[in-house]
Amino acid sequence: MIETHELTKRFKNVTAVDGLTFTVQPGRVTGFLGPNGSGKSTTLRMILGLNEPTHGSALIDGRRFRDAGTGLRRVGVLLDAGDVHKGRSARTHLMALARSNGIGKRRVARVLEEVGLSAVARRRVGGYSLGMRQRLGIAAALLGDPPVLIFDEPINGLDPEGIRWARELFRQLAAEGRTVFVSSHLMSEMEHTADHLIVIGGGKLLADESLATFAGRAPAPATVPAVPAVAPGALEAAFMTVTADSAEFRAGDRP
Ligand SMILES: Nc1ncnc2c1ncn2[C@@H]1O[C@H](COP(=O)(O)OP(=O)(O)OP(=O)(O)O)[C@@H](O)[C@H]1O
Repeated sequence: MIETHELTKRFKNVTAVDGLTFTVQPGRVTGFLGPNGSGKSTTLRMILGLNEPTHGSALIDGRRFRDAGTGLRRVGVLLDAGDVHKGRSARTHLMALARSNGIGKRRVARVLEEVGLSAVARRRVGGYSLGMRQRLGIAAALLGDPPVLIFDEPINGLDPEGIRWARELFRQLAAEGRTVFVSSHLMSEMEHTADHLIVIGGGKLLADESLATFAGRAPAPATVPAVPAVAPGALEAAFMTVTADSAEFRAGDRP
């Protein structure tokens, strides 16, 4: 569980996060939404002890992140997929993380397989596409098999197969009883992934409710010329069929 209480961050004259109090419950996917610049990354950075709150607190399973010690076994994080030494291979990167967290080699092979990077695991990360780096970031988050997972904009750069895989992964992780907190500025993405939403704007809490309740706030549809109707998911399914033999990365099964 993640709990924030009156969490606030001021940078000189900018109040990036303004008195946020919310709880992220285990067993469901919680989407963290807000427009660009609304304070999502700053909130996540405070939860992870990377920014010191000006006021208030953030706890993960009752403790401050910094006070926990057990690292990747406690919380899995994808914050910035670019934050990897470009000269290292994915395998070397994960091996180093595993070693410093007391995690065995076999787990590295397992998560590489799960995110679909086994075949390119020995290539330098510098040559990876953004989507491949996102997959590597997700692999790092899964490495310690943690009860709490935090993903900041995990869908960025993923292809449709990757997006579908990531959605299913988040839902499975939640079904396993884990706390799954996923930030995005794309409402449409959360529609397929989240059970619950925390929505912020200008650093303030705007909504903390189920997806269904939030959807009920929609005004009556505007009268704009309609695009010809396409069944839900049909475009994505068509894309997957057409590209079935040409996709380079396909995720493996979750054990
Ligand atoms: N280190 C910093 N110094 C000064 N201002 C900052 C700093 N970090 C963030 N801000 C400001 O705080 C506000 C919130 O930024 P933040 O990156 O948390 O938003 P965000 O919701 O994650 O945005 P995005 O969706 O664009 O990633 C913005 O006005 C930003 O300019």
